[in-house]
Amino acid sequence: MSPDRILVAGAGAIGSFFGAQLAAAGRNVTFLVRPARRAALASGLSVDSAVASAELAHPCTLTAAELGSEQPFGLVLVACKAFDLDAVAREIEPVVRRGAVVLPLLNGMRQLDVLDERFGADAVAGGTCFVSVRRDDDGTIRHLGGGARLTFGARGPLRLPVDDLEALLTCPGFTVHRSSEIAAEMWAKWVFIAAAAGATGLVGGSIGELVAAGGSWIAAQLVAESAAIAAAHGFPQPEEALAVARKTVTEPGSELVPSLLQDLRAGQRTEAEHVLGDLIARRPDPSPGLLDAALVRLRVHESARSGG
Ligand SMILES: NC(=O)C1=CN([C@@H]2O[C@H](COP(=O)(O)OP(=O)(O)OC[C@H]3O[C@@H](n4cnc5c(N)ncnc54)[C@H](OP(=O)(O)O)[C@@H]3O)[C@@H](O)[C@H]2O)C=CC1
Ligand SMILES: CC(C)(CO)C(=O)C(=O)O
Repeated sequence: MSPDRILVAGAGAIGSFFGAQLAAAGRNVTFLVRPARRAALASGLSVDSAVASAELAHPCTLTAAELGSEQPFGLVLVACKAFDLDAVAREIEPVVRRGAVVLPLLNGMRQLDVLDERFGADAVAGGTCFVSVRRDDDGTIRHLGGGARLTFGARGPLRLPVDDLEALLTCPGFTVHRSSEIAAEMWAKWVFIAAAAGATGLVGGSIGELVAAGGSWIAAQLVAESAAIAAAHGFPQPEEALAVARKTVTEPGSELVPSLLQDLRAGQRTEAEHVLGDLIARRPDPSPGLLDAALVRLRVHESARSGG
């Protein structure tokens, strides 16, 4: 294995942002792409950020068909949407079979089940990220503000030493946090994103628009519903963390547009089932609440997209 080679599976907003930061810092980064993305990246990859702009003139890309004959990788950063995860997991299988560790950056938790089942838990690290990015129509990766943080950790025995993983990921473009409680970190992010994406998806506006229209209570109630599910799974949210989540999703004037709302506004498929549906499915109490209302709203969108 070459522990210093990184494969970034998915060159969308998140994969491009983190991949470009790592490449700009001198890491050996390759993007796993489909043919249309490869063609678009042939003219370069540009990250526009107030704090971490990056330009790659010639990003290295591979398609799935080319992966099998490649030199080994040490790490695969998985940065696709949840509904593409099965396909991506199939594509990276040759790389993982040759020794790479997989670090998924998706929101939610189900990605761990999918990847553990295919590769074994010792091949899969836990991970989550806080950064607001989108890919513009011209391919530019736009950092929409705030910082950029990647949190990772081993959930048990991991085939690559966590020190090596930390060394590989540490670079100037974002903060890396190595956590010994990665499952708790992932649940905390899930609580936050379910509330932020659920509230903004339900009303179709940014956090600032929701608050201005009198909807703070919706976001606050979604934090409470999501936190109750996390607690039922052994991850009670500390009061300070809940206060931060509530403040963020009820901030007057906030321009926060969660990626799920970006997709909704663009008429794209959303991660509703992964971010909200899977959370609801884990709720011990079957009584519906605002999480369910948000999911229904998003299912109507999905149904309209696919022609009813
Ligand atoms: N955007 C954000 O600010 C944040 C997003 N997240 C989470 O990160 C994850 C990724 O989101 P985001 O980056 O926004 O999503 P994007 O839609 O921007 O990017 C997903 C990428 O995955 C690629 N992809 C899908 N299937 C394959 C495949 N089989 N082979 C190769 N590439 C593939 C897509 O390729 P193609 O270009 O060909 O369509 C696309 O470029 C989600 O779970 C999201 O919730 C977390 C924090 C913040
Ligand atoms: C809210 C945010 C930007 C935090 O990282 C996020 O996770 C998303 O938009 O999906």
